[in-house]
Amino acid sequence: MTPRIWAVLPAAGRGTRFGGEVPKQYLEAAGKTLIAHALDALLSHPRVDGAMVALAADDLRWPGWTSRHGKPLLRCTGGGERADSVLAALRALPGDVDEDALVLVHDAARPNLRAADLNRLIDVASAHADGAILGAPVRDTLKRADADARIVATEPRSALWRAFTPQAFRRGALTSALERARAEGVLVTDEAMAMERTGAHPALVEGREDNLKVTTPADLALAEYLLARLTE
Ligand SMILES: Nc1ccn([C@@H]2O[C@H](COP(=O)(O)OP(=O)(O)OP(=O)(O)O)[C@@H](O)[C@H]2O)c(=O)n1
Ligand SMILES: C[C@](O)(CO)[C@H](O)COP(=O)(O)O
Repeated sequence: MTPRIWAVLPAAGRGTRFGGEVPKQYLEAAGKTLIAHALDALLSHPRVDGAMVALAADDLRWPGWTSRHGKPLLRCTGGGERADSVLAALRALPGDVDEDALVLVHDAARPNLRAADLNRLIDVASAHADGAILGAPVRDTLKRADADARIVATEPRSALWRAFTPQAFRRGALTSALERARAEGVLVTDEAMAMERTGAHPALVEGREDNLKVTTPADLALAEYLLARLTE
């Protein structure tokens, strides 16, 4: 039987680097909120069965959706860090989403996920026991800076990639890896980091560099441009 695939969206952040009153995942670009773009990209995929969204406890912006694209759209309360929100969502998944189900963890702040990238990620992650993430090779020269923003070194970049989302792993393995990192007091900034700590070697799937995470207002302007003009 083909393992089920569920999306997990951490959406409990406050957007402090963005500023403003409204958490950035509820800001609009090209006529839809960032979280709606992210949900539509995932739930419109024929192999994705449903989505679990981790929200802030006092989130007044969530429109209360319970389904989208004819699929279940569930919610839970996130945590203080992104990793806590992801773990809460994994724990809140329905009981029939078993340990071998593939979970696609995707930032609600990344509105520009394209179907071709999602397809390739699902194909690779379904075949690779250690899972897979979308990313792109670093294409700029990287500098190491001192406390005064003075260059102290140029870092070798040939083997470096930028990690994007979705990040795709088996539910059981990812839940255990995140619980282990938390128990050991290690703050992981993505799911792959937690898996790497267990000895896993997730695959990197090269994706479009415009799968940007909206972090600052300039990112929102770029997202607006991309979402309003690009086709698949
Ligand atoms: N405790 C947290 C922190 C972040 N996120 C989510 O993780 C994604 C990526 O995080 P980031 O871009 O850092 O969002 P914020 O934490 O809101 O931004 P900032 O760090 O500027 O406050 C976002 O969809 C955000 O909502 C979350 O679910 N729970
Ligand atoms: C998960 C992530 O988007 C991969 O690049 C990134 O680590 C999130 O970082 P943030 O500081 O929580 O936005």
